Amino acid sequence: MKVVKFGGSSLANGTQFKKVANIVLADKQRKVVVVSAPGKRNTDDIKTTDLLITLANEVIQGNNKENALSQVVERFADIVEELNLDRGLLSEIEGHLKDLIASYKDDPDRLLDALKASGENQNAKLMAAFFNQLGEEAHYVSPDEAGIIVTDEPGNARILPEAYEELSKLRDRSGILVIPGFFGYSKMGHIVTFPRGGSDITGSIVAAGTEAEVYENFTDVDSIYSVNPNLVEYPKEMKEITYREMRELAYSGFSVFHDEALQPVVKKKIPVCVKNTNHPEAEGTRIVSDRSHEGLPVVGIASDKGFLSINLTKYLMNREVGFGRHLLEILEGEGVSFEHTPSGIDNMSVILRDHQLKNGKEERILHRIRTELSVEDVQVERDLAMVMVVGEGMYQTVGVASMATAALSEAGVNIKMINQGSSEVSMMFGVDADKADLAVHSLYHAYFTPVKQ
Ligand SMILES: Nc1ncnc2c1ncn2[C@@H]1O[C@H](COP(=O)(O)OP(=O)(O)O)[C@@H](O)[C@H]1O
Ligand SMILES: N[C@@H](CC(=O)OP(=O)(O)O)C(=O)O
Repeated sequence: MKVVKFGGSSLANGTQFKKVANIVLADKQRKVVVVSAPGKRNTDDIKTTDLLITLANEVIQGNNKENALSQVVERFADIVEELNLDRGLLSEIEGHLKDLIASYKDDPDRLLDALKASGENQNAKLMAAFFNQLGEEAHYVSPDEAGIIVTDEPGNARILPEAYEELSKLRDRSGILVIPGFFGYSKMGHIVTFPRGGSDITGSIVAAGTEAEVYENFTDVDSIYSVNPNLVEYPKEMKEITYREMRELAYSGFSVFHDEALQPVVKKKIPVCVKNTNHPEAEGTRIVSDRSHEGLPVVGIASDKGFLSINLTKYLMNREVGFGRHLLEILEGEGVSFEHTPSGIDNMSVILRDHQLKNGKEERILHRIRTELSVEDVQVERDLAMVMVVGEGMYQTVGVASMATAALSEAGVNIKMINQGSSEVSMMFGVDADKADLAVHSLYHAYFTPVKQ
């Protein structure tokens, strides 16, 4: 049995729905289908999830919501009309959105989550209806019915361990099961969404719960490439990578697969296959627990912006027991997580995602660092990017790091920090954000010879 997830680009309009149906029906093993909300139909289009966020904000701010509401309904109408589905489905969608607004209008967090989730929820109903129209037995299964029980953190749900037992029962059901991605239900019965891009997470949870033979993740590219295809022409395709490599690359900017979507499948060693809805014959990329390390030591180069570094200096810091703990406790007190902590004998840096330091948090953290840690100096370095060189084979190969530093220096990219060694599969370089693309280019060309396809 296979679990198949289709991303927003695969379900952007009726034509895409037909491709999805063909793919599912071409293989009887494709039993559980997880869907995203309709994505962009062209580069200037807006994803349905973003239209729903606008709708929620209009309601929260007390503005007229009619335009935002009709834009959402319009996206579904486009699909219903092209597929000639029952138009009654559209009134149901509009009624459902209005009910959510009425129920949650005084609770902004819940309203936002419930509206965001409705993009996937309604799309799953349309997908099931389309299979039925084609004469196939298919059922819409809500995350509630499937057993996707999650923590109660709006926009940041995490699966609860007890969900998996309930999910295993899906195997015994007849027909194709269409489950909306991106959200679950808390124990209190609230709709709670995963982070953005979270339908990948639903697919992985369902694959793990049903012990699927494979989790197929259909998107709009033939494979995962060694570098973001929007940055480099003719990037190298990856045929097979490990969970660990993918986790590092997804975390560092390979948006093709959500970094949090690996954990459920890793435990059960279920392979993930990333494939193209628009070109299903292409082999795709397999993400697996082990692979042969023959060939290039580096498999991919990724980068992500939006970081800052808090740099502290204090003479004899290395002798001060509990210094690091105290620093991290200050961050914890403000609910701030950290990404890396490069350190020396008299200095320590903490690298954070900068969006976390809003609403006075930065000032409070710096104040506490100055007063409670008695540091000689504390500086905030902004607009940083983390560039990641990833590959399981790197640590058995001499000269991988020197190739990177030589390439960056030749390109004129100043390395602000290096973190090598704490992970066995990656090497991290901190650079100015405006040099990130240049850094990725130079590293890619150092490790790979671009092939014109
Ligand atoms: N290394 C990479 N390999 C392939 N695609 C990548 C990579 N890095 C970023 N991407 C982007 O990820 C996109 C697919 O992810 P996403 O837009 O979330 O798809 P979906 O709509 O299927 O969820 C690709 O179109 C591509 O632009
Ligand atoms: N629709 C949600 C969840 C998702 O995973 O979407 P996509 O499969 O289009 O990345 C979002 O935009 O965040």
